[in-house]
Amino acid sequence: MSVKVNIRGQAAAPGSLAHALKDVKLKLVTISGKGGVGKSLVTASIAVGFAMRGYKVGILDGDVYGPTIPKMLGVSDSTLYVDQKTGKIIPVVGPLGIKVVSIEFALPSDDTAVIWRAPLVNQALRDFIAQVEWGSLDVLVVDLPPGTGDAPLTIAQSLQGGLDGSVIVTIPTEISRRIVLKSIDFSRKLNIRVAGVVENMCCFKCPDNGKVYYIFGRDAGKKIAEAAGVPFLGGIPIDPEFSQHLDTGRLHEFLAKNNETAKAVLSIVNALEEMYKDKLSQQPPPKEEKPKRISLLKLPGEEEEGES
Ligand SMILES: Nc1ncnc2c1ncn2[C@@H]1O[C@H](COP(=O)(O)OP(=O)(O)OP(=O)(O)O)[C@@H](O)[C@H]1O
Repeated sequence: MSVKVNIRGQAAAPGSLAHALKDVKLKLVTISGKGGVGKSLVTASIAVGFAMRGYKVGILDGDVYGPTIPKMLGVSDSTLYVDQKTGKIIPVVGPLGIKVVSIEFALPSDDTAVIWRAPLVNQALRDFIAQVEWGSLDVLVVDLPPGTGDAPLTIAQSLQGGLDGSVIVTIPTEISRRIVLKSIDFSRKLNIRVAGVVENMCCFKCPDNGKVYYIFGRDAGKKIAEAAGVPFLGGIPIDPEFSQHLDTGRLHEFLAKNNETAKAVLSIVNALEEMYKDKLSQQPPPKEEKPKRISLLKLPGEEEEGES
């Protein structure tokens, strides 16, 4: 039997994190030096953008302290199931067939805070990645917790050698400059290729007069990317309609609209598709069997379901 080998030359042993992702062609991670800049929005948008092009896509919401991706995709009431045969976690299937795994699915309510010390978070993240049955995917987008501290480091290190690129999300303020450089440095130290910088909230087009305002400053993200020698993937305007769609779990409906914000988002996906076209065109592995499933929140025997 052949064993997959990762970039560093080590065999991807069964049960290891690298092994869990062996049938995923392109693994991207989104990073932001600080919270609230739109990292989850960019993660979910990249996933939806690839799915709109017909790719098989998964999202790992690794932002354990603030999981928002299920809400953006309208699947926050879903439950994770475990395959009875393999004991593996089966991802929730969201719009456009996107497979989603998030800590939010394991929390009793929307308002429950995750108050875990670092070692528990680290272990939970490792388990999530290693125990999920992703099956064969074209693209997996991993949303890291904000910052460059312990939790993002754990995921990134766990997947070291397996990640194909990092998308660094920022807003165009001068203050963000050092933070973006830190994120680039973080990515490089972990041997993750920097796919590029996304400048969220780049501008605002006034609906009354059509004038574009650069609220936080102009082109800061682009200049930082140029100075650091990494690609600039594009800017996303502040758009209240975008925000409303995110809040109501209709990101995929928003990106299907042919408006300027949707086009700006999808041009970022275009850039990534072009950058990784060789990986994306690799032959898929043979089709997998559909698993028999049981709720992750129930004990074995309490609830059983047939094939979904
Ligand atoms: N370009 C935009 N237009 C409209 N609303 C936006 C835009 N970018 C972000 N938002 C809104 O800002 C909020 C924060 O976005 P998001 O959750 O993606 O940030 P984040 O960087 O992932 O935060 P954290 O890292 O702290 O979890 C969301 O409610 C989102 O709707």
